[in-house]
Amino acid sequence: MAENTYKSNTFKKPEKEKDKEKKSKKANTADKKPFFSFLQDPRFRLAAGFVLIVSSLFLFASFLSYLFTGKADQSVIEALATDSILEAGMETDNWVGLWGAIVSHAFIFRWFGIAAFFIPPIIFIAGFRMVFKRSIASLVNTTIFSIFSILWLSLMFGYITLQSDGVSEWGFLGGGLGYNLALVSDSIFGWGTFLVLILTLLIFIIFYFNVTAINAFQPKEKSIGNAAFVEENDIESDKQGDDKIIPTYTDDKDVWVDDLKSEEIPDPVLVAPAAVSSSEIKLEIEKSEPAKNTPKQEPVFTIEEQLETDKLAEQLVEQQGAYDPTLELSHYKFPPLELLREYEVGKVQVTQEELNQNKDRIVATLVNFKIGIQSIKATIGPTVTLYEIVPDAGIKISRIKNLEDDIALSLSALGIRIIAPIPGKGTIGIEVPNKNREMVSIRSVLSIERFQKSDYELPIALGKTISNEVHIIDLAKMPHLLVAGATGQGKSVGLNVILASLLYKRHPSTLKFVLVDPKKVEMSIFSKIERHYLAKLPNSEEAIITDTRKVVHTLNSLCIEMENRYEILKDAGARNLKEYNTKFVARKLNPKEGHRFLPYIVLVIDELADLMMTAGKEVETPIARLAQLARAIGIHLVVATQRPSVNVITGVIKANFPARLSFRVTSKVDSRTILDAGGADQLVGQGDMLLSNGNDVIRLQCPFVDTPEIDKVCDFIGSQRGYDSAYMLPEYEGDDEGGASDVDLSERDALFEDAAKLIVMHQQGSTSLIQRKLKLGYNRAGRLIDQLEAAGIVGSFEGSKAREVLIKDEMSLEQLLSSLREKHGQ
Ligand SMILES: Nc1ncnc2c1ncn2[C@@H]1O[C@H](COP(=O)(O)OP(=O)(O)OP(=O)(O)O)[C@@H](O)[C@H]1O
Repeated sequence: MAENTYKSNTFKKPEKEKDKEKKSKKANTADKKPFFSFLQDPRFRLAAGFVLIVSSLFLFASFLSYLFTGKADQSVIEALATDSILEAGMETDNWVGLWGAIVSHAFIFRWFGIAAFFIPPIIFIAGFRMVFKRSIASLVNTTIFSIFSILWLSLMFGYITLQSDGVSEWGFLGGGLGYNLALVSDSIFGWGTFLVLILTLLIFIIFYFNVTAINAFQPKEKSIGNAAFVEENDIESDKQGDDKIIPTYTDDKDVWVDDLKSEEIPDPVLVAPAAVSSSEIKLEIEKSEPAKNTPKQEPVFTIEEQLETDKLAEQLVEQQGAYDPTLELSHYKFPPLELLREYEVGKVQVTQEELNQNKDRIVATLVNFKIGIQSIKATIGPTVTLYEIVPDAGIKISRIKNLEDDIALSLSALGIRIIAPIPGKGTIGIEVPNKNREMVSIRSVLSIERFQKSDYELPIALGKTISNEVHIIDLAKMPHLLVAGATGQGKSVGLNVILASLLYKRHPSTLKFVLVDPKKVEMSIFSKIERHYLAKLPNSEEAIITDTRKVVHTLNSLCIEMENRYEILKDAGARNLKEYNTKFVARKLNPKEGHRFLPYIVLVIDELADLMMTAGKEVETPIARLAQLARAIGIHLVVATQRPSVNVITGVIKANFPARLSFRVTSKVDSRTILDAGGADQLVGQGDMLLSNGNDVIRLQCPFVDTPEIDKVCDFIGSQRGYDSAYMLPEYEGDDEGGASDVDLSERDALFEDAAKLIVMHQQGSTSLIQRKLKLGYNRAGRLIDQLEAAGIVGSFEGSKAREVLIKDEMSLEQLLSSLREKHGQ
């Protein structure tokens, strides 16, 4: 079975060979492991690192000292064989004693000459890396550079010394090695040694600095010597380009996979195209073939980065830490809870007497209808008390349900709701409103630990349940919320609670709101946080959208944003926003390829009914599209309406909003429209609400938050440093503006003049007026109004308002009509 499953088209090695390989691999690892395992010991690495750092400093000091004390110490060292160490030590002038004198004598005089100064940096870099796990320069590049410099400089100084007739006063510059090399070279090449020196230097520059062409005579293009720097500048300018979108990238700490290369160029001497560790250098060599085909400007880089992205990202995260989206507003402070009011009368005020009275009345009513009960239990909630009863065996539940009105009558209370049976319990619940209800303050729900520590993506403390527990929902999982409620029942307060909850939990970099407020005044308070939390259309002044036309544009723009986001998520191989952002934070996605940290977008529409009346399908279609598709890419909708009728909450909208919240509505039909169940008509108002999430319906008391409290929170946020502007949504080119200008007035409707007279007579530019008076269908009336606009009789579309009539009297109209007739030859 297993064999079949793994069959593939790839070449299969014979079993024997595989076995052999396995065995030899095993043997290798078995051999190596115990011997080298101490190298992995972090304590060993730390200690070794310190040894290397100190040694490098020691070497450097001794070399430096040699320049001044070398000559004096030479005799001491030569006499070492005869003198005692103590004596020699006393006579040594080297700053780091006899040992310094010996070492510097060996390195400089005997071996490498002045070029020995290249050795301490290599040791220092290696030590620093082991101790601090950070690289200040590429070890491999520095080593290659140093070895070449040592050999080259030794030979050069050695040859100069040789030419200046033997070991001169400056003979130590080339060292013993340099002198001997020069001897050999002189015997082979003669004075041609200078040419050899120049040639080797050129070859080294070409390979080391990755020079591919000399274009010194084309001043506009990049010059070879600066290849690495130019690349760096490019990266810099790219960075600035990106900054326009997400300015956070300007931060010094903010380094990406590409930038690593520029980071790795610490000083002009060690300019290197890339590499952090020796393993990457190997890769560069292996991949040198395909690199030939890549464009000049980014030769080896691209290929290496494709193969190594993950590895480099890991290294980057190790070195720089994960990407922090909050960095640009790192000083941002969340609003304190103290800004919210604490209500004194917060405690439940249901007396024992009230409880007993209600219990007796319920029992009496049920007994009157011959329904016996085994037990009754009360749970006191903030707004209602739940009486749970266990009826005698054999009692039909529907009988109790039918008694709703009778129980309400006997308790002389409104808003009795019977839940039969309570889901998950074998009981029947009767909710009776409390005489004195508890004021649930927003402060009391936001301050609980469960909310403060909640790890939900978009946590909202929606209200208190009947058992006084704070009900926290995750909007990201809902994934959209439809809110309904008759006027004055607490919808606006509810929306403010939703917004405040999110403001208290999410940093401005991770969340943006699109606020649609056709009522024009409800949400204006949030304009203060525009540069922190709001998103808007480019070229629009107000971030809070009040105009119907703009709503249509914004919704369509959100659809474009949704499509864009899907594209980049696909590109990143992420299935949802959370996954994508996790990858981005781990620096696995390159901003230069269009990746950026994506904040959640919450679209809040305060009054859908108004929009549906004025723009109908134009808003319904994008809302339905967003509701259907936007959940994965972090766009969530909260749509509220006063009128939960079927022409507002259409089937399409309803089908895509599984989570629905209903404040009190006026009729059972409305309740059914919004919740697919009755009950919302029996609520008691003032934030009493039902939350339906699929099958379950929970009764909640919405917390109360007053406008001054929201004002204070917005003031607090608004007074802090924000982004340069609101979050920009993609541009949407609406086709509505072109509507009138596309109209061909030579093909005017037969009723054009009648319609024009009608409009001017009534001074009211409305399509429905034409529809009614001329008994036309909507489409023809719409075409007529477009023609009237093109003729300059009525103004442009203004959302819910009627169009302005530009011709004020019939005389002017007659003139205009006759000129039209003349112009178009009719
Ligand atoms: N959660 C609540 N707790 C206590 N009182 C509340 C609560 N919510 C609302 N109220 C009371 O109800 C009043 C009306 O609330 P709100 O303005 O939210 O109604 P609305 O449904 O938005 O009305 P409209 O649709 O006309 O704007 C508030 O001024 C407040 O006194």
